[in-house]
Amino acid sequence: MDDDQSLPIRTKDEGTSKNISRPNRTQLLFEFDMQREAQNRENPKLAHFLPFPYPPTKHPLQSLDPINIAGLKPDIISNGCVIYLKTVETALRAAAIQTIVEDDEGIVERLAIYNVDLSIDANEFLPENTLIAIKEPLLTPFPAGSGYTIRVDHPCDLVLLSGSEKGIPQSLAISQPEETKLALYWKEVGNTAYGARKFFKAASAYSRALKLCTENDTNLKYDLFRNRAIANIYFGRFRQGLEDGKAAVIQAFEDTDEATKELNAKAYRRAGLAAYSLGDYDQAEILCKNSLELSHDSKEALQMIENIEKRRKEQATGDYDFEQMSRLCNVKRNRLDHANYLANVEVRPAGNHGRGLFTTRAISAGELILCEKALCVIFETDPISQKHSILHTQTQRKTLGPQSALLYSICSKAALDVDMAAKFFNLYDGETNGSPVGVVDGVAVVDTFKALSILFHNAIGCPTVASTMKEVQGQSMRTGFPSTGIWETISYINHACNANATRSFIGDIMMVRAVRDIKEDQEIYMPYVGPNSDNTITQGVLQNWGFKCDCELCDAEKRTTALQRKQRNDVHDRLKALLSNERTHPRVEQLYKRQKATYDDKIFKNLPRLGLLSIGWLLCHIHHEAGAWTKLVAAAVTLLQDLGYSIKMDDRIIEVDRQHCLVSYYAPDAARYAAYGYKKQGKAKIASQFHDLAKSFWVVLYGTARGMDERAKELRVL
Ligand SMILES: C[S@@+](CC[C@H](N)C(=O)[O-])C[C@H]1O[C@@H](n2cnc3c(N)ncnc32)[C@H](O)[C@@H]1O
Repeated sequence: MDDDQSLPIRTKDEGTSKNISRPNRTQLLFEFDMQREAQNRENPKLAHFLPFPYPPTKHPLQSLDPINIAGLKPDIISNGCVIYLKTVETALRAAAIQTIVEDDEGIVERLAIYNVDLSIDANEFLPENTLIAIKEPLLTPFPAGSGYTIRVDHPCDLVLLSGSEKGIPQSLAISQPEETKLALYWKEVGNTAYGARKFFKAASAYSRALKLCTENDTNLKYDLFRNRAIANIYFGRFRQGLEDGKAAVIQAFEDTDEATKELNAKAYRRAGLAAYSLGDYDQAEILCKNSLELSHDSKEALQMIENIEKRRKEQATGDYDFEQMSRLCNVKRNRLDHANYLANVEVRPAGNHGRGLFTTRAISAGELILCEKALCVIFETDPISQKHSILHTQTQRKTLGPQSALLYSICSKAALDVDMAAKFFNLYDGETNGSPVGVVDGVAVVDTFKALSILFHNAIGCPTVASTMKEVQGQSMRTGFPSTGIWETISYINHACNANATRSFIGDIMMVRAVRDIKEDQEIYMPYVGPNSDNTITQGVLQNWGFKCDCELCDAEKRTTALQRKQRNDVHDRLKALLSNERTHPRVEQLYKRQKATYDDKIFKNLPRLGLLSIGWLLCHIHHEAGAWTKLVAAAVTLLQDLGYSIKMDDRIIEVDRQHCLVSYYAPDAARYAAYGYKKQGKAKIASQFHDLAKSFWVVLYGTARGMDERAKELRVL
């Protein structure tokens, strides 16, 4: 832990900080310099403790009473108060964004702002000489030395000021350099930042300039809105970008004024791009057409209209070119431009599972149920994703690497995107089914602690580029900190071990496909974790999320006796020992029979028998190596049956009932082995049917047919 620990917030009055000892100004600045130097030298991994939860303030700035540093009490929130401060140091990013601040009495203190998007530089966020207000501030001990830190856990409790707001103490307001009062100066700061692709800094500078504009600065205001629109869009704040783009449209102008027409065409285009990025294709189309009326041959607007048509088609029909998407997706370009396809699903009450996702029409096995782009995702390969980790004082849970970055990103983006905040905070947080999000002083009241609970219950690990066999089996993590994200609609899908749907990924797009036929108005389930042949292990993992699975498979597993469970585990141990010595089929066949005997046929009729899968697969492998084609076919079909597929077949035709089947990577292997066994026996027709079956299993599991032939090469069944 490099820099911080937090204590529970006490509520009893412990006296004002006038009575506490703190380093003087020189000491504090010196210590801060030392900290910066140490950080530059060591490039540390950054970890912090989250304190016991406390809520964000819900009060507007102007309703709060000013307080100064001497008035803050350690470990007590100054309810009903606001502190006005000026930053007097170049900020640094440790676990928090840290700097030194000064109040209107010239007293200095440390400041730590937690949970700020990691793509924002500390100095972009809080440059020296920035005026800020902290609503209902909290002073906590500084653990890495003597003294205290003003700590902000909810970024919305911090307000960046332009200096022109009412209530700012005179001494702070007049200490701003004269030039910073000029809107034009901040416009230039914004333009330079935009040129350097510092979009957060650019948007902040334009905001500052806008606050400093007078009534006469009409044209300047339009320029600033137009510039801020694109900075916000590139920073990912689309709602704000849309509002800015619309505000940048100059209302009154002559028909002959070509320059203004061009500016308005640009404003409409930017608003259109923001609406497009929000998935509001109707509004995006209107805005693009407005732009084209003013600037007929704008390539950008024409291209956007073309893209809108493609997205609408995807949205209405689920008609995506997944193979091409998968080919084009790579580590540098894994946030893709595609629409959501949600036409077949609806969130509804789901009994004792809370809310769930239901079909609005019948879906066939293998069909795409829905396709959704992440609300927010952090890939393990994102430069920001690895450094930070959080320990939660209350729950003792750890949040590592991309998970921490996801929290910071959601909190920063949701504060300025009320739609996103509403979607995110409507998700299950471990206690409640979402809560409405207030807007105060123009930003959404984002509760960091609640956000963390929502992430714990809803975030989903994902591959960095696309689902491949290795990624699905969990072998792909380069860093040990897997990529993770939030998909809004998919978050309503409840778990079942023997689920009727499963997920796959291409970049930040998640596809959910039906594993078996699903009728209209049925609940969709996905396995949160792969089932273990020892059901107590599965239930133990699910218990972390606060529930026990009651699917038909778990129900059957519950009726397995302790003796049967012990016998099953014995067979597994023997199998392991056998694998390290010899792989003779009589011994494996024997083990298979012993394991099969632990399954009660009445209870497990047609249900998957998890304890048989690895032995069944090994038998296929052994018969394949021996060139025993009839035995290979029999073992492969048995493996499919052990996966819960009911198979009727003669020498020419197969019929597969998937009603109880399990989603598993054993399934395409089994079908492929069967196809090969039949091919070797000269039964091409049935071989081709098993080949097609293998392909359909593969697409359900991995999203596309890519990788299927490599696997066949590995199995030597091409
Ligand atoms: C991602 S949310 C799913 C949507 C959630 N049911 C809701 O109302 O928003 C995960 C939570 O749903 C509940 N859940 C999911 N699957 C369940 C199941 N099979 N049985 C009981 N509760 C389940 C658990 O509370 C779990 O922590």
